Amino acid sequence: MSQVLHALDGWYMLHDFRTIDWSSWRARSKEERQAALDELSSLLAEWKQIEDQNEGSTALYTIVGHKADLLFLNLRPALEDLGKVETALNKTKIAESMFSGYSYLSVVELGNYLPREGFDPYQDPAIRNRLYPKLPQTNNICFYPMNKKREGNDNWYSLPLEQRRELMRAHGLTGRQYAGKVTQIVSGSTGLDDWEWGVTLFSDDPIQFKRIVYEMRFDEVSARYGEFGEFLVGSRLTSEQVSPYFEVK
Ligand code: VOV
Repeated sequence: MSQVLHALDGWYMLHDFRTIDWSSWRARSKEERQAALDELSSLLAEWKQIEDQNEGSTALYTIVGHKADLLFLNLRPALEDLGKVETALNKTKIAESMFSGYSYLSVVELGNYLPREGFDPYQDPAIRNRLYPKLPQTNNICFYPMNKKREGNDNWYSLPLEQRRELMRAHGLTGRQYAGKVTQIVSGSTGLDDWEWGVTLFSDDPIQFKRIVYEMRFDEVSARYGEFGEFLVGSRLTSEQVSPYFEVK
């Protein structure tokens, strides 16, 4: 039996982190700033329309700490669509007062650890909702990339499928304890970006990010096989909050 189990792949996902050049923004005239904000607001409205037509999803977040100021989180059916979204943002007037800080490209994925014969998971509405999700409207977001280790005796990819399945089952049980507190979008990025997965967590209470990540460190799959990149955490910025956020004296 093959040890390779391909995940179910959904929408492409781009975490597009930006840093604002506040001195350049402040140096622009009031009229120019207003025109830039109006243009951004039209772009966000356009993206909202795409979301309403179930052809993608977009949300904007402010990020706390030096790593970035904003996160434009975009999901689209094709890689080219994501490229267009990124270019459209780059061409806006407001982008002239932003630096591109960090980005992460991945595909929403669902592990297919228990495939059922004669059942096409891509036709299952519950599975489709998770592969092509509308971004949750929670207040807070936490993003980090991760790998499964490939070192000496701790090589995830050398483990028999049965053992990987069991370790993921235990992971799922820990995750389920956070039902109603944290939701996750796990996106695969092997061959697409520098790590193997992007983990995006959503919650109305950021302390839940600390709790779930800490608790999962005790699960063998994380304790023994998990390797983690940088964490970026922030809060949702609704379209009404965009103008006040950019206000300068
Ligand atoms: C918020 C809770 C939560 C829940 C309920 C949950 C459940 C599940 C299930 C049931 C499954 C397997 C099938 C599938 O659905 O994909 C997964 C899969 C996965 N997870 Fe998870 N996970 C959560 C949360 C959750 C967190 C917080 C992390 C980061 C781990 C940590 O230590 O920081 C994570 C990672 C992953 C990854 C990288 C994968 C894919 C691994 C692979 O080898 O395929 N995940 N996950």
